[in-house]
Order: sequence, then C-alpha cells, then structure tokens
Amino acid sequence: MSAVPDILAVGEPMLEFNAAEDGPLHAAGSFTVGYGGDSSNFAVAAARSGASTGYVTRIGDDEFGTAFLRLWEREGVDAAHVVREPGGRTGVYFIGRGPEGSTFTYYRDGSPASRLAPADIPEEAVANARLLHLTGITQAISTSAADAAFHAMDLARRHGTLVTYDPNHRPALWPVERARAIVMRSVELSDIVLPNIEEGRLLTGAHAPEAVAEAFAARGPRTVVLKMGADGALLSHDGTITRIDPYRVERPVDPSGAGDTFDGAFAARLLEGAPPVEAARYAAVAAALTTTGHGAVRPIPSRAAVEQAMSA
Ligand SMILES: Nc1ncnc2c1ncn2[C@@H]1O[C@H](COP(=O)(O)OP(=O)(O)OP(=O)(O)O)[C@@H](O)[C@H]1O
Ligand SMILES: O=C(O)C(=O)C[C@H](O)[C@H](O)CO
Repeated sequence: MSAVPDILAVGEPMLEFNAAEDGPLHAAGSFTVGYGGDSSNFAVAAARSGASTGYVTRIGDDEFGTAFLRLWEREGVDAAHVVREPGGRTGVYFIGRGPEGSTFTYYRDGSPASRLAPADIPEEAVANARLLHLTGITQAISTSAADAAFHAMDLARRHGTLVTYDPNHRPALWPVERARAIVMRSVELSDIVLPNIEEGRLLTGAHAPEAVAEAFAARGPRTVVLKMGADGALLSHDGTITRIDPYRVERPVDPSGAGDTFDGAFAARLLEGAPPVEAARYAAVAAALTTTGHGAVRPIPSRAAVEQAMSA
C-alpha cells in the first residue's frame, strides 16, 4: 500500500449477522458474523485486487468499530480518515433467509456514519486520490451524509479525481422519488456509474438493458456498467455497448456484496490502465466468485484467485 491511497471510498460500514438456517428472521437461532456496508465491501474488494485503497467514515469506539479497524488493517485499507466517535454504536444488520429470499433488517439509526458531514471529507486525500467511490446508500442514511457525498464529488471534480458511483438503491432507506432525484443528480456528477438492472429500471423508467444503460449515459458519465446478476453485465463506454458474459459458477449461494465486489475489482483494474472492457471482464469473474460463499466480504477473491479462474 502506498502512503497516499489511489482509491478512496466514503460510506457506512456495518457488521453483518447472517442467519445460519433457512426460515424467517424471528425464528433464526444462530448467525454467521461478517462485515458489510457497500462502500467498505468495495474498499476490501479493490484492495484484494491489488489497489491502494483508503476509507472515510465514522464508527463507534465500540467492539464493532474495533472489528472494522482490524479488518481494514488486515486488508491493507488505509483508515487514516476514519473517525471514532466516543460512545458511538457502529451499525449492524441481520440477513434472514425466508421463503421469499433474503431479508435485510437494519439497526443503523443514529449510527456514527449517519453523522458523516462535509467536514469529514479530507480534501487533500481526495485531491491526491485517482478515484473516489460513492454510493446511494451513503446519501440515503441522513441529510448530512448526503451533503458529505455531494461535497466529496464536488472536490473530486475540482481536483480531477475520477468519480465512480453505485446507486445501490435500498427501498427501506428512502422513498423512491427522493432516491431518483438524488441518484440521477449524482449520475450527472460521476465519470463511471455502476447500477444493477433492477434499480436501473426503477430509476430511469427504461426497460431493455441497452435502454437503461443509455438513459444513464445520457446524463453525462463516460462509462456505465449495468450489473445483471447471473446474466453478467452490460458496459457502455463512449457510446459503445458491450455485453460482458457472466462467469459461470457451479453453485452460487449468496449474491450479497457481488455488486460491490464488481465495482471494487473494476476500479482496481481500470487504474492499472486496463481498457474498460477488460476491467469489466475481470470484475465479472471476481463478482461471480463472491457468490460462491456466504457473507459480503469473506468470499471476495484475491487478484490471484480471479486470474486463476480466468485462465482456467
Ligand atoms: N449467479 C451468478 N453467476 C455469475 N455471476 C454473477 C452471479 N450473480 C452475480 N454475478 C456477477 O456479479 C455482478 C453483480 O451482481 P448483481 O447484478 O447481483 O449486483 P448488485 O445487485 O449490485 O449486488 P449487491 O447485492 O452487491 O448490491 C453481476 O454483474 C455478475 O457479473
Ligand atoms: O445496507 C447497507 O449499508 C449495506 O451496504 C449492506 C450490504 O453490505 C450491502 O447491501 C451489500 O451490497
């Protein structure tokens, strides 16, 4: 890791409690503990793909805050701009495995990260970074965090730092009209936008993948990557659309964090000078491998594991 991170992500880290058995959350007897928070997942994924990465957030001085500091230290994610709040309680969420699929239950109101504000964004680090990553979740958790996200984008644009943005729409966090207004404005301020197909349809009103990608691209970003789960992805770069085939995995067991891994792996390869199509193919393999294990962070593959899968 170099002294100044090339990639900087801003957002909320949350401990993840994933029900160990199938069934509704209220009946769950045991949980697998992991790490979550889309922007932290992104930072870990970029670091495992070899990028020098830093993270900006507020956490509590509780045990879960300590758990995250240890995680970032192990992963080589620079935490110089992580603020620890005395008495703060780091957010958590529970994943249930009900008959309708995974359910997410958050305990994050009043979390330290929800107090993120423009003053927490380190201008020098943004200026020295080559890429800044933001997500809609950070804008949804509080107005001050949304202000922080817009301030960070503004600084990045002024200093020539690339902005990547994942809408990561979570209907439980904000009403869709507010989400659409804020997300689409953020798309206009970003260089690279990485939505998934469902939120893309909801936010743009378009349906066909090409039309959704075009609707985002029409707002100004040079690059749009539409993530489509088991169908792979669609890349729009400088007006040219390319299908990115999925990497076939034998048994996908948990898609949580696949999109974040895609974003982190894509950013890492792009900063090494890989053309967007190549970076997207690499990212699709990294994201697919993430679905083969439970949890958002544990199964994120290393650079070597992705390269081995690509050459197999
Ligand atoms: N079952 C699968 N098989 C192969 N690849 C997959 C599978 N699921 C996801 N992927 C890969 O992961 C990428 C991201 O997945 P997805 O479209 O589910 O993102 P997302 O909804 O943004 O995820 P997140 O849960 O992190 O928000 C896809 O574009 C694809 O490349
Ligand atoms: O709700 C959040 O803040 C999360 O980021 C939770 C999960 O880690 C995320 O949805 C995975 O993409």
